[in-house]
Amino acid sequence: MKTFDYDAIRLLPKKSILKSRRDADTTVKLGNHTFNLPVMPANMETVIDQSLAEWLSSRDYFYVMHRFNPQSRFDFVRSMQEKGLIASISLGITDDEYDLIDRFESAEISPEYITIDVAHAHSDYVFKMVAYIKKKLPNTFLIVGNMGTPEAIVEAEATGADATKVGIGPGKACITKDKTGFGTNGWQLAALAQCAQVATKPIIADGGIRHHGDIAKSIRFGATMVMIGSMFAGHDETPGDLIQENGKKYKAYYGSASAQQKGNDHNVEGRSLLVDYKGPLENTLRAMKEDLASAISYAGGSTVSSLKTVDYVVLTDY
Ligand SMILES: NC(=O)C1=CN([C@@H]2O[C@H](COP(=O)(O)OP(=O)(O)OC[C@H]3O[C@@H](n4cnc5c(N)ncnc54)[C@H](OP(=O)(O)O)[C@@H]3O)[C@@H](O)[C@H]2O)C=CC1
Ligand SMILES: Nc1nc2c(ncn2[C@@H]2O[C@H](COP(=O)(O)O)[C@@H](O)[C@H]2O)c(=O)[nH]1
Repeated sequence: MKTFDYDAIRLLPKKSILKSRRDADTTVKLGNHTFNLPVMPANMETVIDQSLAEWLSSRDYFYVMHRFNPQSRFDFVRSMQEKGLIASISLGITDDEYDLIDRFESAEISPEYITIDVAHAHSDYVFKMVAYIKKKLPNTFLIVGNMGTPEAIVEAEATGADATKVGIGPGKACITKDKTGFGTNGWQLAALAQCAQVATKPIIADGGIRHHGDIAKSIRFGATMVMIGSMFAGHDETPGDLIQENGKKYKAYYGSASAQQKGNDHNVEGRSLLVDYKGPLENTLRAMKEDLASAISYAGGSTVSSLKTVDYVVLTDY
C-alpha cells in the first residue's frame, strides 16, 4: 500500500481564471448550512467553549462543542437556538448519552448537528447510537468519528451517519500510535484518500493539520471539511489562561484522552503541551481564508470544489 502525508504532497497549478483572490469563494455546505470556511475547531476542552461557539456561529463558521461538561449540553443547545445560532454538540456512547437524546426528543428540541466523538468509532456500540439518534432526532445532521478505514466508513454510512470523521492518532496531542501501535499517524492524508474512495457522504479530515495549505490538500484528497486542534488553540478567544515562560506567551493544549482531561491515568492516549499564544482568532481566520482563496486560484477555479480535481506529485525522497 502506498502511503504519504501532508508534507510529501505538492498540488499542481492550473491556469487561473480569477482577476483577484478576493473573487474566490471559500464557503462550504455541510448539511443544511453554508459556512465561511471548510474548517472547524476540534471539539476539545482547550479549543472550544460556549463563548467561542457563539462567536463562531454568529460569524457563520462551523463549530462542534466538546462533550466534557455533559450536564450543560441540553441548556447549551437551547441557549444557542434561542439566540438564533446553530447548535452543534458532541456525544459519547454511554447510557447517559441515550438519556440526553430522550430529553431532546421530549422537549422537541433538535440540535442542528451532533458529532459522536469516540476514539474508535468502528464499533457496534457506536452504530447502535447512530441508529438511535437517527430514529429519535431525524432532523439532526449526524457526524460520526473517528475512523481510519474504508470498511468503517461504509458501515457508518449504511447505519445512518450523515458524515464521517477520519483520523486515528494523527493529532498533535495524540500518543495512540506509541501506546497501541495503531492509527493513521504519518499517513493521514493517504488514509483520507482511501476512505474518500468509498464515501458517498461528506468526510471530515481530523488531525495533523500543521499549515494552511494542508486544508487545500485535505480537500484534494476527499475531505469536505477539516477539524483542527492545535492550530486553533492558543488564541485570545480559545479557553485557558495565558502562561508566560522565558518571556514567551503560551496556552495549554491537552488531548481529550490525556490524564489531564480524564483526571486519572487509565487508557491515556493523549498528552498535554503548550502552544504558542497567537492573539486574536479573527487574524488567523482571515489568513486561512486568504491562503485558501490563493489555493483556489492556483487550482484554476473559483470555488473550494475546484481543489478536488487538481493533479499532484508525491515527493519520493521526502
Ligand atoms: N482521534 C483520535 O485518534 C483519538 C481521539 N481521542 C479522543 O479522546 C476522547 C476520549 O475518547 P475515548 O477513548 O473514546 O473515551 P470514551 O470514554 O469516550 O470511550 C468510548 C467508549 O468506548 C469503549 N471502548 C472500547 N474500546 C475502545 C477503544 N479501543 N478506545 C476507546 N474506547 C473504547 C469505552 O469503554 P472503556 O473505556 O471501558 O474501554 C467507552 O465506553 C474523545 O474525545 C476522543 O475523540 C482519543 C483517542 C484517539
Ligand atoms: N489520540 C488522541 N487524539 C486526540 C486526543 N485528543 C484529541 N485528539 C484528536 O486530535 C485532533 C486534533 O489534532 P491537531 O493535530 O489539529 O491538534 C482532535 O480533533 C482529535 O481527533 C487524544 O487525547 N488522543
